Amino acid sequence: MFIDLLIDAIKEKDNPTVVGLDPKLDFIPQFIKEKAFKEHGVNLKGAAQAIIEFNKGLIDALCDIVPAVKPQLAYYEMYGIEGLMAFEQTVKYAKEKGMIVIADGKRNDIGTTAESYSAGFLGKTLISEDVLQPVFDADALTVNPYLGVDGIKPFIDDCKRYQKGIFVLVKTSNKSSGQLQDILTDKGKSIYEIVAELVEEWGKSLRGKYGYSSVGAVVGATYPNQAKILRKAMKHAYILVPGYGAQGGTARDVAHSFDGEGLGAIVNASRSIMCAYMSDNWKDQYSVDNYADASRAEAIRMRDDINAAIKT
Ligand SMILES: O=C(O)c1cc(=O)[nH]c(=O)n1[C@@H]1O[C@H](COP(=O)(O)O)[C@@H](O)[C@H]1O
Repeated sequence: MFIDLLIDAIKEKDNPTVVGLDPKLDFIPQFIKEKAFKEHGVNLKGAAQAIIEFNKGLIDALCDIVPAVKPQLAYYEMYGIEGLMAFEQTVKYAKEKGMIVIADGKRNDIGTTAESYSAGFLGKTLISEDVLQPVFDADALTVNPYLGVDGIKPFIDDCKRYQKGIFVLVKTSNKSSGQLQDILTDKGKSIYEIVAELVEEWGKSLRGKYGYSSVGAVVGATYPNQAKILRKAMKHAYILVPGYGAQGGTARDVAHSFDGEGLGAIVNASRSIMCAYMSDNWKDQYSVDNYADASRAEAIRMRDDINAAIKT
């Protein structure tokens, strides 16, 4: 079951974090881009090759200490087919290195279209009566709840069939998330609280050995007060917490999403890890050639920072 594998990996590495692989070209060291452009041209293919090199360097440097990666689809789709091939190779490489892959696509649509999204990212695509083909084959996917249960059920069915997971957007980290998510309904609860109740219900049949479900939730680090409410409201949902680091979320903020045992949440950081080699914290210690070592140092700092906050 996905959630048990995720929790086992977090426990084994004593690290409740996930590294976001959102490889904007600006973040990629010049020497990687120059090599890729020389070999493949200054075009989409060259860009995608640079992304693959960059990601592989990060994965090699992180795979023994970080349990999971979260590639966000937008940063691959913007390079078209070549970018999607880079996404596919990134997923494959991370899995080969023993990491859990959470594809961040925030997908959803009407049921029949959600089935197709689910087949591509989590399940298998039907080619002929007896041929079912896995496609991107991530371990989990972020999904959007705003179409209701018929848009979520296809993902849940594939979670059951193929041991996968989903993280449902509940309270997002961005500035305007309250514009819709904080609206008070006539039940006296906000929309994010209603979504939290649905997440609990949707995840009932996918609970594993730790009591958590493979249907998880996304709650931004930038909303610690709401995180307190949501941790109580979704006792069985594992919480993916983006917004630590570059968006200003701190270890104290994310601590609210954890339970008393130090479980219940996994905290994402993308830019602060990928761009560690350019940051004030690390740029004097690591040259651009050692970008991956700087990312490793920042990943260790983040792990220790969060562990200190949740274990006190
Ligand atoms: O689903 C997400 O991962 C997500 C939800 C959310 O509420 N806020 C949020 O920032 N994210 C993603 O988390 C990552 C945050 O990146 P950094 O701000 O660079 O650490 C990006 O990939 C975002 O798309």
